[in-house]
Parts: sequence; C-alpha cells; structure tokens
Amino acid sequence: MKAIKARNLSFSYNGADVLKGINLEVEEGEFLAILGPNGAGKSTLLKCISGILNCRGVEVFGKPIGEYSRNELARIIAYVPQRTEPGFMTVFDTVLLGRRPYMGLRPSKKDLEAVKRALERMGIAGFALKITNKLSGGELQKVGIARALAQEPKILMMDEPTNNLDIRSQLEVMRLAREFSAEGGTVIMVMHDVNLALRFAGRFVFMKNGKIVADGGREILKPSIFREVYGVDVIIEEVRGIPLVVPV
Ligand SMILES: Nc1ncnc2c1ncn2[C@@H]1O[C@H](COP(=O)(O)OP(=O)(O)OP(=O)(O)O)[C@@H](O)[C@H]1O
Repeated sequence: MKAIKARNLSFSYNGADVLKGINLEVEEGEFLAILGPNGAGKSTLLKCISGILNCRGVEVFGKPIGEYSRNELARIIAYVPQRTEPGFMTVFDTVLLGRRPYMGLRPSKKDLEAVKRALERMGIAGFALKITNKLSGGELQKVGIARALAQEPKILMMDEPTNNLDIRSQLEVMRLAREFSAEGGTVIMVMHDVNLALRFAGRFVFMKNGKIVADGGREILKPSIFREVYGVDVIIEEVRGIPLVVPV
C-alpha cells in the first residue's frame, strides 16, 4: 500500500518556484531519508506531503490529502518540525497535545498512557513536569519527537530530528525511527548527516534545486552522486560492514 504519493508536485513561495514537478511514492513501512544541499526544497517537500502546506497532487493512503479532515490526517501523519518552540507548558502537557486528534474534553486513560509511553521512549519522563522554556535545545527536540509518538501516527515525518542531539541521542532517534518502520510505520526524514542516513534508512532521495535527482537504495550512493548534488568529492569506505562517506 502506498502511504504517500506525490504526482508532479510543484510549489512556490511568492512566485519563486521551490518544488518543480516532484514525483514520489512511498510504500507503507519504508524508512526514507531526504537529502540534499541547503535550500534544495527538502523541508518544503516534507511540509507539502504532510499537509502543512496546501499543495495539489498529494495522496495519503490512496486519498487526496485535501479530502481528510484535520483530525483524520493528524491520526495518520505526525510531523516533527525542525524546531520545537518552547512555551510555558510542562513537558507532559506539550506531549499531551499529540493526543488532541483523539481527545474529548478531558484526556482518557489511553491518552495518558500514550503520553507516558512516549516520554519513556524518548528518555524524558524524568523531567515531565519541567516547563519547556527551561529546556536545552536537545531536550526540546526530544519533546517534539515524543509529542509525535504520542500521536500514534502511521507516518512519521521528521525534519532534521537529530539536530541539537548528542551522538547517543542521535543514535536513539535513528533506532526509534528504524523500529517504527520495522513495525509497519512509514518514516520520512529530512536530514543532512549522510552517514546516519546510510546506516539507518532503507531508501534515499537526493534533491537539488527543487527536483529529485536520485532515488533508490544503498546502491545509488556512489561518489558521482555527491559530486552532482553537493559538488564535493567523497570516498565511500566500509567500516565493520557499515558504509562511510568521507569528503576528500
Ligand atoms: N516561508 C517561506 N517563505 C519564502 N521562502 C521560503 C520559505 N520557506 C523556504 N523558503 C525558500 O524556499 C527554498 C527551499 O527552502 P527549504 O527550507 O524547503 O529548503 P531545505 O532543502 O529544507 O533547506 P535546508 O537544508 O537549509 O533546511 C529556499 O530558497 C528558501 O529560502
């Protein structure tokens, strides 16, 4: 089943074309990394296929994205922005916001349990009662991811989720994403760290100037792609069976 289908997707901000005829199909259960240089249009693509920006030509599980109600869509897609904004709410209440598509006037036991699970999974249960504007950038990032997990979506869209995170937390987030897809969920992640992507994602889409220039599995990760997309020379070596991209 196709989780996401984008057909000839274009988007412009104030007349400036940012996405130029993107065609992308993502199967349920895939872990897709979207890579490419600054300004290529990665975040814009993620916002289009998650319904944050209004774009024509996007289908979610076979239905045009515009035909879903906000709540219906929020039960299917959780979007983790590049930056989770701090505020005056506690971590717990911020993560509880992820349950909004399911909640009545008050949170049910199921809602509270989902929040607790998400907090524990992100290792932030210890500061559930802290106010979010007292957190570090990395802690805040984890709160944003926990809120998305509490949403219990079928598709997890994450925009550079490992930014601000220490190495251990980066690995935790990538493992979590891999588990999510192994359990049948779909992950679409915009990222800059090619080596993290290589290690965890199953499919790679490279964007440049609003277009997809390469799409496939590990086999497409050749030095020529890095030259074309980033204009850098790299060597690709295996370390303990893990391919490693090293700029030269
Ligand atoms: N809200 C906006 N209004 C106007 N232009 C925008 C807006 N958001 C992005 N852009 C422009 O659209 C282009 C693509 O931006 P986008 O954020 O999608 O790129 P990106 O590949 O995610 O970049 P980065 O890796 O730097 O995050 C850029 O030229 C950017 O300046």
